[in-house]
Amino acid sequence: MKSIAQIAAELQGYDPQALGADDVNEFLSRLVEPVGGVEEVGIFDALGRVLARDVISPFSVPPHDNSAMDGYAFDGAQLPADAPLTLAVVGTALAGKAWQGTVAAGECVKIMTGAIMPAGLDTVVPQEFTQAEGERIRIPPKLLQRGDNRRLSGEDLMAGQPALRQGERLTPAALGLLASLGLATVPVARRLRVAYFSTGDEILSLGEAPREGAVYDSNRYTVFGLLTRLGCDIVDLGVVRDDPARLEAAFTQAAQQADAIITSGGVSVGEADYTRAMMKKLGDVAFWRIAMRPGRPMAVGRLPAAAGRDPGEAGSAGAILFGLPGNPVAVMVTFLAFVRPALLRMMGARAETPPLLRARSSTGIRKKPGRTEYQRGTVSTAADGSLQVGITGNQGSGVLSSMVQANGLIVLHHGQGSVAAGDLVDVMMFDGVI
Ligand SMILES: Nc1nc2c(c(=O)[nH]1)N[C@H]1C(S)=C(S)[C@@H](COP(=O)(O)OP(=O)(O)OC[C@H]3O[C@@H](n4cnc5c(N)ncnc54)[C@H](O)[C@@H]3O)O[C@H]1N2
Ligand code: MOO
Repeated sequence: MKSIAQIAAELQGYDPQALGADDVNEFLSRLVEPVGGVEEVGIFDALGRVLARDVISPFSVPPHDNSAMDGYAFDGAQLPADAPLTLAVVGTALAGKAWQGTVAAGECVKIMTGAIMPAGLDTVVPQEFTQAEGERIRIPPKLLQRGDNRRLSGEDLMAGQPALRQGERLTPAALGLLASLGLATVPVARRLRVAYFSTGDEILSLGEAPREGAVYDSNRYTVFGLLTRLGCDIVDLGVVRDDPARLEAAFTQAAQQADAIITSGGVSVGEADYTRAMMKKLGDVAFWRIAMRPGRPMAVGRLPAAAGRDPGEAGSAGAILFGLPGNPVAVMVTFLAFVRPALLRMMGARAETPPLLRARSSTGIRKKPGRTEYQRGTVSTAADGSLQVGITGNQGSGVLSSMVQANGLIVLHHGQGSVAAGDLVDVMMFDGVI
């Protein structure tokens, strides 16, 4: 396990006072490791979980060649180039009840979708393309090619091949695939346990009476939502006052039970910076200024493992600390840009950078090169069918209403300058991410 100083020494040009967003992710990818621990869960409990081992297909899917249509199966070698083909119907193959007989030249078998192809037959003509002539059917010319409407054994999965890879987050399609292999349970990484609290004397818990200069805690609720979407086990430690003893107790309690700790507030250079001082006292912590907006100050580090934890248990390897800035939108942006990928890595998920979408900016946006900026925006379809994105009003880093209206973040990259109306910009869509 590397210390903050060791990782800093490995990185070229590491300057904690001016880190680029990419540098932050590079640093975090060296700091955090998969926490380990596997549990077997039922398929209904597996959605969104991270697969802990490859799943090998025990048999081929589909297990046999079968028909893709309701119709008639025959040997496609008999198809004449441009004359009709007439065949005698000698039996019926149903899904789940195979036809066992033999089929000679000039014969066919009535077959249903999903039924096993009788031996020697490789082509199916859909019922509606045929004309019945007593016990015979007539297939018009130039309609079919040999092999049409037949699904091959193993065309979905071959026996012995990996059907799903370790590190995948299980999607609805993956649940269906597991079921198609007859698997009722699946090995997944244990849930990551994340503790969080908000800090600040001015922060009111819900239920407290409003008072001058105080604001209701919103960060715990956005963090709760973001962590829930990631499938974490969450430990809510409430609001902690700017008081060294209470902060120490909160950090200690968090480190005893969690793989990661998320705090908000108290990481800048203000007067009541007890949070910062306590992080320094208790752990191996770096304080950064990141070249980004919103979300400039951030603390990252590790608190030592609590005594008596069994290996593999939450907190047994120490807790990774993410000290996020206090401003509510800065919390969400730093979470999406840095915390989310780091937590996914700790969960054992394969690197998963959400693809950015390109949309035409409906307005000009002023931007200085040399920092990454995230603007709240709404992507919609323009009259000509192309994608456009507009900014959702006040972009102050404390303004949550413009975040609520947004369906994505416009990402203006480090080296990028101002954007003119009509320019293409990158957007990180929220759907599937938060
Ligand atoms: N001289 C400087 N001042 C500031 C700098 C700086 O670089 N130099 N950075 C600014 C930026 S950017 C941010 S972000 C904040 C971060 O400071 P802190 O992490 O110490 O956060 P606080 O001062 O505690 O709070 C900032 C702001 O957010 C509100 N807040 C805090 N927690 C919550 C919560 N749980 N729910 C709702 N709102 C919360 C708090 O009331 C403040 O308004 O520092 C700037 N200053
Ligand atoms: O950049 Mo601070 O983190 O906006 O509000």
